[in-house]
This record gives sequence, structure tokens and C-alpha cells, in this order.
Amino acid sequence: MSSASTWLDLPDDHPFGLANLPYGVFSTNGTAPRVGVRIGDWVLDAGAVAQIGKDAVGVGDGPDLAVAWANPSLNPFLELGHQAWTIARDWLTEVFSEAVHEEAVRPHLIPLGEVTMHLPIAVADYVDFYASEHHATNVGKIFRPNSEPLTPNWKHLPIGYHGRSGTVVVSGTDVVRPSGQRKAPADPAPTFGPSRKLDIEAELGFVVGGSTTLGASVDVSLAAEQHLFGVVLLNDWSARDIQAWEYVPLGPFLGKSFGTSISAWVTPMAALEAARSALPTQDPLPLPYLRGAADAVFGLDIHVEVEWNGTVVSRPEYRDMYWAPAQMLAHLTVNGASIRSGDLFGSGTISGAARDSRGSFLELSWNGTEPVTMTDGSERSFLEDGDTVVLRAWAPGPAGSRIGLGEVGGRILPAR
Ligand SMILES: O=C(O)/C=C/C(=O)CC(=O)CC(=O)O
Ligand SMILES: [Ca+2]
Ligand SMILES: [Mg+2]
Repeated sequence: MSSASTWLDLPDDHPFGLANLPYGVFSTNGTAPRVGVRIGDWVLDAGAVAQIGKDAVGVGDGPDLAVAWANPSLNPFLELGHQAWTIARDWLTEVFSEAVHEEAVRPHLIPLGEVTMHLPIAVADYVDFYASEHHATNVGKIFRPNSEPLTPNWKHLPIGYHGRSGTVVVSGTDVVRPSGQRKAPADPAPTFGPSRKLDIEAELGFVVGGSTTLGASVDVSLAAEQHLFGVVLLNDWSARDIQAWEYVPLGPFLGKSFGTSISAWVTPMAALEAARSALPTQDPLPLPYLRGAADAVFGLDIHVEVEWNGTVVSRPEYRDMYWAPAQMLAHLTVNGASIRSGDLFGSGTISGAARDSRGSFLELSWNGTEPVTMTDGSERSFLEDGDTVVLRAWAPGPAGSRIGLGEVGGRILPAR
């Protein structure tokens, strides 16, 4: 369904038009958080409309969306599975397209400015990958100057680690500067204190729906169609001084677990069909369990923008990523690890070849040796207390339209 017009007064080129319809969890002064769908600068109380409209607006015998959407997270809706997601999207498209529904639906549209947005999913397991060749190469050069930048496994498997799901927060949540052990190579011993190299990582987060049983794997050719529900913008805040000292040999730990921010709106994969892109050539060819046809193993043409205290300092391009989301999910389950609705995996930092497309300040400032110049002339390498970072993104939609991915923002508070 790609009917471009709606009875709502909405310009055709609105980034939150009929072709987008992202899901989130909202409340209005004191009411219970529940699922909402964004259209234009409105939020539809989706469950309320599904309830009154069970017959009138035609959701009839399908999945009980009214019940699923009455919850304070998207998880019950995710658990209904990919066929229900399609039914829901077709139904929402009809509700907003056909003038006959206007009278029933309009009372359940709330201006965006009047809602509080909440974390959209109860995050089950959180995994973070490392899928950008440019990022991995840059970090390798900075952290391991005497080794090959890409480790020997990098082009054979999407490297990842399990993160801390309980500290994933919604856009707008302040982040307290973490304290921990810091030791630069030249320091004789570690010291304890607030991180002096607090950083960001601009990533996409993939929201997983449906579940598998222990021992089963998700086939790479079915991963996107059956289990990738949608996409959030994700900022994997990273304390580089803590990380550089602690990560050998088990990987990131306290340098990243203090907080990860995601956007309030989850863009359905169905809204990103026009944004699918070919992957860069994978050479060497990955093992068979990571191979699939182009309609299953694809990249995404998503344009990201990193704004630091009001200055846009970088514009990473997601289509530059080496590994496909379907390959990441297939790899994450190839050992028989099960998945659950509400699982979240990060793509890894999105960095391109050019300096102004790097997705972390570690890379942009080359570990503090090449500071970034802000529009007011000041220089920055890492985050200072009170700094604000906002990631934004958009993707091409049908017929020249744009799909807005919303934003994820956060401000740094001083260490406790
Ligand atoms: O190469 C390393 O030792 C560490 C790299 C990271 O910090 C990156 C990480 O979190 C994965 C990513 O965002 O690409
Ligand atoms: Ca990361
Ligand atoms: Mg983090």
C-alpha cells in the first residue's frame, strides 16, 4: 500500500507521512503509557482506535491489536509476529487514507507537543556489532598502533559483544559522566576518577520481533523478513579511557554499559523498502550461513547527521556498512542462542572514508590530536559536562519522498 494521500492536512513531502508510520510509546499528562503511531506532527492513540474500530475500521478478525497496543512497550505487538505487523500497517494506512474514517479517528490524534515519549521497547537482550570497516580500521589504528588495524576474523564474521539492556534509555534522558579506572599506556598505574574521554557512537539499532527456541538458528534468508521489525537511532556512549584499559582480552565492559540512548520512534522495516541498498563487495566470500540473496541480505541507504552543541560535525552514510543486518542476526543465533521480542542489536559505529563522515569523536578528533572546530570557533575533542549530542537521520521513501527516522538526543551531566 503506497497511497500517498491522507485526509489529514499533511504536505506530501512530510518526513512522517503515510509511507512512514513509526511506532512509539507515549503518555499524556498522567495517563498510562501506550503504543502510538506518528503521522505528521501528531500521535495516534493506536490502541484506542483499534478498540472502537474493531468492526467500523475493519481490523475485525485479525490479531488483537487493541490489546497489544494497550501496553507500555511494543513487545506484545512484536510478539504477534511479522504477519500481524503487515496487517497492522495496512490497517493504519487505510485508516489514514479513507475519508470515511476521519470522524472516528480524529479525536485520537494528539499533537506531538502534548505527549511524553517513553522507551519504546522493554529491551530483552542487547548486542552491539562492529560492522563498519572504516570505523574498525580507525579504532584499530588508534587503540592498537602496532598491529594490523583489522583483526584476522573481521571479514569472516560480524564481530559483536553482549551489552547491558537495562541501561538502554530513551532520547532526551540525561547521561551522567561515568567514573572508572583510567590508564594511558605511559601511566605507571591506573587511577580512578571521571572519564576524560567521553565519546559517542552513531549507530542504527535493529528491533527484533518474534522468538525462537533454544538450539534453533535464524536463517540469513529469513532473518529480515521474519524477525527485523524496525530501526531506531542509537547512541552508544563510550568512555574511551576506561575502555582502552579494561577491554583486553574480553571486550567492552564498563566503558559502555553506563548508558545507551535510542530514539523514541521505531521506523518499521516496511517503511524502508525504497532505502534498501546493495552491500559493499564482501571479499573473501563469507561462510554459507552468512550468504543470501540480495532481497534478504541488504544494506540501507540512510543518511545520518551528528549534531554536537548545535554544530553538525559529521554526516555518516549507513550504506557504507560492510555487514548486513540479516547477517548480524544470523550470526548472533548460529550457535543456537534463542531470540526474544524486544531484543535490540546495534550496527556498530557508522563511519565512512571521509573525515566528516566519522561516527565517533575518537575518530573525528583522532584521539584528541585533531580537535573539531565548532561554528562558534571553539574546539572540542571529547564531551564536556553540559554538552548535548543529537543524531538525526532520513531515508529515501517511495516516489521521491523522505522517511524521517526522528532523532536521539542526550546531555552530559557531571560525574557523581
Ligand atoms: O576496536 C575496539 O577495541 C573497540 C571498538 C569499539 O568501541 C566499537 C564498538 O562499540 C562497536 C562499534 O560501535 O562499532
Ligand atoms: Ca558501539
Ligand atoms: Mg553504550
